[in-house]
Amino acid sequence: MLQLEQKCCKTRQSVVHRVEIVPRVVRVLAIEGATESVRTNVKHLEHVQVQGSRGDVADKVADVRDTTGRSDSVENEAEESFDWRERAKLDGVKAYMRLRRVPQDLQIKVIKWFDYLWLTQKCSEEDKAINCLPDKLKAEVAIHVYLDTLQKMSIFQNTEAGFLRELVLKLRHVLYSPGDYICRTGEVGKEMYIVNKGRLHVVTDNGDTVLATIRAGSYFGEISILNMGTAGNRRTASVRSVGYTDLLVLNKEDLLDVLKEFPAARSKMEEEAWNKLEKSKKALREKGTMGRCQSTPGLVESRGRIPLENTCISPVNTKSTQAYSAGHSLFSPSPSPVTSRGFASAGNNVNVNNGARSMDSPMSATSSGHSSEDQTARAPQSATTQPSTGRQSTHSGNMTQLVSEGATPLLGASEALLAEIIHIRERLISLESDNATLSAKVIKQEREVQNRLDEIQMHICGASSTSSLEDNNERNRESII
Ligand SMILES: Nc1ncnc2c1ncn2[C@@H]1O[C@@H]2COP(=O)(O)O[C@H]2[C@H]1O
Repeated sequence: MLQLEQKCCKTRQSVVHRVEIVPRVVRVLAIEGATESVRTNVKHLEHVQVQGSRGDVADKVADVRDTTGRSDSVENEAEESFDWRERAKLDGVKAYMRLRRVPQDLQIKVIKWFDYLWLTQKCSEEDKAINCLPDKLKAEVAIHVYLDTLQKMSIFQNTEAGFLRELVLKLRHVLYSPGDYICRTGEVGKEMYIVNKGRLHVVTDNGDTVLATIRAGSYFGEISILNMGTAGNRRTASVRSVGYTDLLVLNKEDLLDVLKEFPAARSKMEEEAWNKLEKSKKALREKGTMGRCQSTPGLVESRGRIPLENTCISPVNTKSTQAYSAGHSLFSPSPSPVTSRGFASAGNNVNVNNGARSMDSPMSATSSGHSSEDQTARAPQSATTQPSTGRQSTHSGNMTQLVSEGATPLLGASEALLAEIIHIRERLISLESDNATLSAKVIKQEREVQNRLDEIQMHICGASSTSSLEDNNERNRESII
């Protein structure tokens, strides 16, 4: 035993040999029994083994369990081992952050994230831990871990037996920190999320207005994947994590594959998506967020707008307009909402995905080029406040031709023109959005009508084939007679 202790101590100094020695020592201890101090040394050795895969620990656990049946203490050891490995990972990350001079607040955020992992006994790479298993075993483990969550979700109630099992296999696990944006308005939707733990807010562009709260057992991010918003495959809102959230992620392709096989689940999801869009619209209206909100391309608030034909164009001083246009390209893409908001509004947001996704924002080049605040800033007095006497506007395509009768502008000509153009552009976008909403509804109704027609046709075919059968029988009978 003494020899064994010495061996352990030596090994402690020479980590190089630990890999071969630890399992042996554990085995020997398990078989022979050991003093407390030897056990402590062994524990330490296990903890030092920071880079070992989970499988190593599992092996040891299995070994000990096989020979002694003392699973409790082994489980404790496995837990401690887990702690040590995570702590060692944190040490590595800390060293890296110091070396790379990562800002202090970001360092704190990372450390807090590790704290959260410890508290909840989560592994920073949970999914990777079971990647080494063959598919069938992996499926069994995943089902054990996630099925419960999925079964509690209303959307998945009464779904066919195979549906959840297929879904479970495609899920990935991610953790978000407080204040992280999981998705941003206008990004192309590539994933759907199921909330395992935690709470999230659906927010408008600037993050100030909370449109809805998403809780554990719900899901989000499906609207863009199902192309149901007026912005097609773009996110209709931003979603921000309130505290730490534990999400299950499903890729677009995987979701669509599964839904193809289970159309009933798709219909349910579409129905819920409509409800969400309606709810957000209502919330926007109630919160008095006027005008088109950049954050919700799928949600157009038309109340309080002036009709296109009522928009007025102030007289133009051609020179000043040209000068202005040269300096500020009105129709050139404004900065993407994601990029412009960037990480500034996200505060301590460190999610790498968020940064990477920012490029996708559609609004940068098209519809909501300017947020409502931008517009206020650029056009201190909107065109609606201007008198419309003596002026007319004619529209040709997207361009506005100005037919001015020389009325005195209240604003400087260029400012007024700018305000006008922004306003008209906004109105056009709004019309486009309305149009898209209606188109989506029409498509949905068309599909329903088509389904119904198919049913009726089937029914008629069935009936006619029965009646023709009867006719035949009748004729046969007659011929026999
Ligand atoms: N009112 C709402 N309630 C709950 N979730 C919403 C609401 N509005 C939008 N969402 C979710 O926020 C998601 C943002 O990305 P998607 O548009 O892909 O899908 C959206 C919905 O899943």
